Formats: sequence, C-alpha cells, structure tokens
Amino acid sequence: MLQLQDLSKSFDGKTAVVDAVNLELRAGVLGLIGHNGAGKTTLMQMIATLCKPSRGRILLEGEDIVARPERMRRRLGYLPQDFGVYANLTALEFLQYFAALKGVRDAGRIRRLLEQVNLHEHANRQAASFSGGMRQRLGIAQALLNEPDVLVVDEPTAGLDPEERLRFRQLLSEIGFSKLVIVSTHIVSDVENMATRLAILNRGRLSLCVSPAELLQQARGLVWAGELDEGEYEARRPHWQVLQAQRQACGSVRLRVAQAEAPFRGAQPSLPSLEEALMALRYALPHGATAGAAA
Ligand SMILES: Nc1ncnc2c1ncn2[C@@H]1O[C@H](COP(=O)(O)OP(=O)(O)OP(=O)(O)O)[C@@H](O)[C@H]1O
Repeated sequence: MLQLQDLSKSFDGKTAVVDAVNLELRAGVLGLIGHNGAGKTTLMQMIATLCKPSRGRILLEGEDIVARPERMRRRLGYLPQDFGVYANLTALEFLQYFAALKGVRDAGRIRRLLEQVNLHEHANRQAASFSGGMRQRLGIAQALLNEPDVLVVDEPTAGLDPEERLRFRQLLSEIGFSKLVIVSTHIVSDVENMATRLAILNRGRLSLCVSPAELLQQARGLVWAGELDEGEYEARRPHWQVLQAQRQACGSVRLRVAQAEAPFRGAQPSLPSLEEALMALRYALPHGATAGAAA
C-alpha cells in the first residue's frame, strides 16, 4: 500500500536527518520508535506531504506522492505533535469547521466520530476545557473526518495520564484493523500492545523493522537475571548494560543485564520485555541490531 524507497531528508545539504529509509507498509499499526531527534517527525511529515524528501520516493499504491501530493492528502489523516484546539469552539463546532475545510458533507459522520472517540457526551462543551486525552481524541476525530486509509499520529500520548493513554491506544488499535496507522513515540510501552510492527529509527536510519514477537525472539538469550553482592555489583556494573537493579534489604542487588553471555556466575537467561529486547539488541550484540525492513 505505502512504500518508502531510499527516503532521505537533509535540511542543510550535509547531514541526513532521515537517511535512506526503505519500508513497505500495509494495514495495521506501525510503531515508529526513536530517541528525540531521531527523525520521526521529519519522516512522518514527508509521508503527510508537508515536507519534500531530498532523495528517494514515497509511493501510495504505486503512485508517487511527491509528484501528486493531492492523492495522498485525500486519503490521509494527520495528527501532528503540536495539535491545538480553538478555545472558543465546542467539540462539535470544531469538527464541523474541519469538515467544511475538508469538504466532508455527511452530517452523520461527525456524530459517529464523536461516538467512536467517546466524546459524544461532551459534544457541546468548549474544547478548551478538555483534558489532554480528550483533546487528543478530538484530534483523532478530526484526522478521521475524511475516512483516511493512512493515519499518521505524531507522539500522541505525551502528557496523557495512564487511563487516557490506555483509551487512546485502544482507539488507534481498532483503527489499525482496517487502516494503516503510523504512530511515533519514544516510549516503547506506548505501542507495545497495539503495534503490528515496530520500526526503529536511529539517527535517521532504520535499524530494525519487525513484529513485536520477532523482536522478542531476536532478543532471546540476551537478557540475564540474578542477584549479586552489592560490592561486586558496584565494581562490575560499569562493564554491563544494566536494565534493572533493585537493592535488597539483605545488602544484595537483584538485577537484569543485557549481554550476549552470562554476565556473572548464577545469572539465568530471562524472557525480556519489549523495552528490554530493544535495549538488548542495541547493546548486547557487538554491532547493534540490523534486521530486514519490510513491514
Ligand atoms: N525544519 C528543520 N530545519 C532544520 N533542522 C530540522 C528541521 N526539522 C527538524 N530538524 C532536525 O532534524 C532532526 C530530526 O528531527 P525530528 O523532529 O524529525 O526528530 P524526532 O525523532 O521527531 O524528535 P522528537 O522526538 O524530539 O520530536 C533534529 O536534529 C532536528 O533538529
């Protein structure tokens, strides 16, 4: 459905902030993970036709969206990182306003969307009085107005409380049953339970694109758990990638370490969490992880 071919972007003509990314995407939720400044927003803006690639192509069902951006725009829903609501409009008025801008004439669509994002009971409240989660859900409703096939959502859960996060993830996950949803985040747990694939961006380069299950499989045997005397732990920890360390009342330390071999006598291989798997692949293997990039 959506193909990124050798996609690169440089703002100064020297440093590539997105560097030769190749990806093939279909319906489902793609979790785009990377540190601050990894290039996630730039990549998403290129997909959303808000920023032109310096090199490479983006094809939507075989058609170049750089040459024909209007085709993508008709089929795109985009929720930017800095999405803001208009203080004086109610949720309903806000969606009516965007429906008019997008040429959406089906009046029932707004009502259905308000229900889908669970804001129907607040339709006549001013959006300025909404919580962060409610605003984000209104943002998603806005992005879904034109029934997009591709939904691009940039760091949607920043600033949301745990309950709002959960609700928001459920919403994206449902949309991903039939559409392509691309969600960026630097928090792995945000996409852990909804992503069908995870793409890891590292300084603009795609270092990994796999399903969560494949990621966990690749990290098998790289995470170790055990308990050590505190003195020994302090002496040896500079040489380890410690994932977790808990001091025990008895003076020992219970710890989890990412490493290709057992880090100390008595350490046992342990099943990693998704976050640990990512860390382990990054640090425990000599040259970091490099897996195929077809999604
Ligand atoms: N318009 C621009 N002009 C110059 N440099 C830019 C521009 N936009 C982004 N950059 C640079 O490109 C790099 C990648 O930025 P980008 O916002 O894409 O990363 P990100 O992964 O989304 O980060 P964050 O998680 O902090 O939002 C950064 O070094 C940033 O300073």
